[in-house]
Amino acid sequence: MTTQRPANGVPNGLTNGHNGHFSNGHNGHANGHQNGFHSDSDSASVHSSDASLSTSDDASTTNRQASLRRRNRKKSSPMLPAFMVSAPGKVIVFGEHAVVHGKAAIAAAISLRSYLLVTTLSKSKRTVTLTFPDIDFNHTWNIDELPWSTFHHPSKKKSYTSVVTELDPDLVAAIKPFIADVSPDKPANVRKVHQNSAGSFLYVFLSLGNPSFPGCIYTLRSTIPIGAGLGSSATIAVCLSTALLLQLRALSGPHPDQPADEARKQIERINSWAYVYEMFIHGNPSGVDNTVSTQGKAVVFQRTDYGKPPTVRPLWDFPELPLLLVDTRVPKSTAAEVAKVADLRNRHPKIISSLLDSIHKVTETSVDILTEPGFDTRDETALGRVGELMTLNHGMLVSLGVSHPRLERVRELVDHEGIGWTKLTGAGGGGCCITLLRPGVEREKLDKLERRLDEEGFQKFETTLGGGGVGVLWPAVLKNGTEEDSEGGMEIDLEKFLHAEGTEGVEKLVGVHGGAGEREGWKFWTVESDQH
Ligand SMILES: Nc1ncnc2c1ncn2[C@@H]1O[C@H](COP(=O)(O)OP(=O)(O)O)[C@@H](O)[C@H]1O
Ligand SMILES: C[C@@](O)(CCOP(=O)(O)O)CC(=O)O
Repeated sequence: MTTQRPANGVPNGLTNGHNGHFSNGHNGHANGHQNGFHSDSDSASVHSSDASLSTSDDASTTNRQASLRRRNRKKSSPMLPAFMVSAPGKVIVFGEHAVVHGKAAIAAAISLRSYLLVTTLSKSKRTVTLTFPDIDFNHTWNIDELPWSTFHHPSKKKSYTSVVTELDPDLVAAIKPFIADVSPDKPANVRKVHQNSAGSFLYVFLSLGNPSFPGCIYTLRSTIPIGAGLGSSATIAVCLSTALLLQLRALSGPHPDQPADEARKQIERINSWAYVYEMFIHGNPSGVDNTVSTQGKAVVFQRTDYGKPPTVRPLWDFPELPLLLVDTRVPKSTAAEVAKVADLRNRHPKIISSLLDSIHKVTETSVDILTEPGFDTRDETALGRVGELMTLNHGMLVSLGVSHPRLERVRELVDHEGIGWTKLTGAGGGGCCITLLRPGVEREKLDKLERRLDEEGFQKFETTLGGGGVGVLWPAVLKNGTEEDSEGGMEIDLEKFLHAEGTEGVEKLVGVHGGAGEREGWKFWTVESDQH
């Protein structure tokens, strides 16, 4: 990834807001209504037995003609068109691990994202396939053979409005035989990851779906490093939950005129099913990752009672923090790091409880500072207060045993040059750290640090903080500067998506941000109300 330098001269590892673009509806075309995307007889609509989709309410003649051509093309097909869902990764700025134990955390969406392409099969094909090339995973099930009767038993049946706060052991047992034959030739550790992916999908698919669900292929590619503390698993959970709810017509929107409270309901629905997905992958997630990935922007998150929904306070005006995001490239397991802290707490309940309380106080204090009217990121004193809190938070995470020598190495390099304040982000044990850059730090020092990080095998990520949450591209058609643009855009099919080269290729082909800022086509639930 290239290094961009913003006007203030600091390397732009990560700042907030630039790509933040919850749709305000001006580009909005996907015209949803109460039960999902509905047709608009005056627009380019695709009718099928399962759903009817409005792709455009644009009045421009060119677009209309192009849309009509597309409609005619689609009319020959009885299936839904392919569509896409995308969800952002996140950084936890304060409070990881403590958040699992009921304390507050601040997290912000980043511009690295996962992209899911949903391809519906013809009616005669009764299979569902997961294709996750990033982790070399591919598996197909016959829909008619899945254990619907167990999931649909009156004592077990859930509706899409249900709030599930724990996994049902009987249902987990029912899907076990269906994940047993996943990736038989892979090494045990890889197989475990694949079985986890398969299990989490099946649990949500069977909870939400029904035996007449259309056959389809879910293909996922991501620009987020996997297992690096940037919430990659939550993005998969959010993408798949959104896709299933859309296919079931259990979501309205996103569409331009949707009131914020209605949009929030949709976001909550997605988030609560994404949490179920995360529970399967991680066992005991706090839910902060899926929450910020769904709603985007930045949030203060706290879950004091696991039987109830968390409290989520959006921070709409999260400041543009000059941050550097560095990946140690040391893989870690969130579940293992979370379990480590739980074990330590069991052995030293009083000490660890007071440490977790201290992290909570650090988070609360930083919320106060970051939301102070007039907080200015160019003011060294103000930024220094946040920096100090980051140093404190990191020290506490070290005490909890979740740092790693490579994370400490980044901190050492940054401290040596007096460049800023560093803390690990996410589960730790490897993964990423964030450095808050001191205002006015000399260019030379920054260059030296970057060279050093590079030489020592660290990877610097460029992203922005506080961007949009889950987005939908329906149908999967985008303007990509190709000849097809004059016909309304390029259809993103399975082949193109699979063959996009690396994360840059994915970003270029389907990226929410495209090459230059916001990209027409992607729609977002506008959860931010005017009066905040
Ligand atoms: N691009 C991807 N494709 C498929 N599965 C993924 C992808 N990224 C993440 N995952 C899933 O998420 C898991 C990593 O989650 P986790 O350990 O929480 O790391 P992170 O800190 O990135 O969230 C992977 O083992 C895999 O199951
Ligand atoms: C450690 C924790 O607070 C954050 C984990 O984040 P990640 O999976 O490393 O992206 C766990 C959680 O909140 O569920």
